[in-house]
Amino acid sequence: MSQEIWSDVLGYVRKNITEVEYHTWFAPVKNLGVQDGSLVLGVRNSFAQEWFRKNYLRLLEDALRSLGAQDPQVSFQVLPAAQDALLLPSDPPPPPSVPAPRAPAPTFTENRKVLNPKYTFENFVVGPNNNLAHAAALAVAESPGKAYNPLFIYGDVGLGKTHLMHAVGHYMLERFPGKRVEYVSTESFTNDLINAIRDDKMTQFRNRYRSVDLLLVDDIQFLAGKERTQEEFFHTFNALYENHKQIILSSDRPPKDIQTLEGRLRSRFEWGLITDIQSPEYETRVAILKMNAEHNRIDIPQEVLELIARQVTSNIRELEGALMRVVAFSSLNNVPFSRAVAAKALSNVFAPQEVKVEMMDVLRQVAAQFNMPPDVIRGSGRVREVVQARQVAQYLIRELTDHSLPEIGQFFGRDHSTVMHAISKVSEQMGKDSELTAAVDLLRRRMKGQDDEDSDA
Ligand SMILES: Nc1ncnc2c1ncn2[C@@H]1O[C@H](COP(=O)(O)OP(=O)(O)OP(=O)(O)O)[C@@H](O)[C@H]1O
Repeated sequence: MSQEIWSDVLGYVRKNITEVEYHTWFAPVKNLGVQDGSLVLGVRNSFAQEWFRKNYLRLLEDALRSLGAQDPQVSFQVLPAAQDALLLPSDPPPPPSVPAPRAPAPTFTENRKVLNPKYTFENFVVGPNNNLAHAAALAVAESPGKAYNPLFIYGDVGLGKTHLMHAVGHYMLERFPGKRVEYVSTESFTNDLINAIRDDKMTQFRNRYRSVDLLLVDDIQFLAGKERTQEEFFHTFNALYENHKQIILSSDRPPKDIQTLEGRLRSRFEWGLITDIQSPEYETRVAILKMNAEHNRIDIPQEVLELIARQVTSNIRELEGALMRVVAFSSLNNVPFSRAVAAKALSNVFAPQEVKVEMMDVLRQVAAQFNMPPDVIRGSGRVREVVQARQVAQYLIRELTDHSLPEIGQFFGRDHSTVMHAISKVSEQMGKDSELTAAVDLLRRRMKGQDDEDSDA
């Protein structure tokens, strides 16, 4: 996840400096992760370290602030291999305006590179919103060119159309590594066509698109109004179709709603199966977040995922972005995950949510503060530290939630009189024991989402 923080920081930085500066200074920097709330960056030599401190510290802090860091911290480390006497960053800046050489058409072995490795069937959470599209994609993957051709998937932005298309590509390449899979956005198809016409390379263009086993075309609605591209795509389509090659198209709307699409193309798009993806339901959103967290090895409590899933309802890309924001916020401010922290991290982007504190929240926060597992606190251990943590948890639950004494007792597997005793014990110790008082105060602020700067008490 720290890699995601770093790429967001780089994105911010890049918008605020020149390309030459960026390539000179930022491209060689190594992200060393977030430690105790501080973003640690590896630089090549002490000169670079000084230069960063003098010239870019502010910018980096602003970048972290934009990700939710309240008190952004950046530190630099000179990377061991570079502790030579170099006084200047060793990568010369690239000439600013030399156009990149045009990539040659992908070869068989390059097939997989154009597919996003994350977009597989295994990583696709199936819910009522997408099960038909998923089943159709799977059927096509199993019998390409036979089940449904073309497969036309439509739905709003960020709902998984591209993911499903790539999943078919991965599936096919896994089973038949020699097959040719081509994934292209309608925009790139159009640009390729324009370049081919300009460079007099129509034969190569046609060979490239007409010799594939699986053609995936994203955002086909952009064919609207482009007559020459429609004409060329029509012939590509026919060539593939006649040879029983599979075609999958995605769009933000069904073929009948794509304006100025030639009738002969529209009818071809309707030959196979048209299926849609809707916005995911709450349970599917939670499952997607859970899978994402697991993939990134982030241990984040279920109730925090639930809060994020309630907040972002319609677009999965935004849902993933929200998770990332919460993770960045908590690591950059060095505070453990909680619903209050998540609500705060998201409050700049989404309408603020009233967060009702729940028993589990309190237990987890107390566990983090006292450095012991939640189950130990709820267990039957009689060690002094454990008993104290248990009493603090019961005290704070009583204060911060509407639960009754018997309910709290039940949560801890005890009766209400034990909870009463715990509450009076903590009240009595507060004021006498300054360490305990500070811990309870900090926990209380954290749970109410008021814990900003003072997080290391
Ligand atoms: N069912 C799902 N399970 C897991 N992740 C999903 C699911 N659906 C979408 N995603 C994730 O959501 C993000 C957006 O998905 P994708 O790019 O496929 O959307 P799209 O519908 O093609 O959007 P656009 O119209 O903007 O191209 C991706 O990171 C994708 O992995």
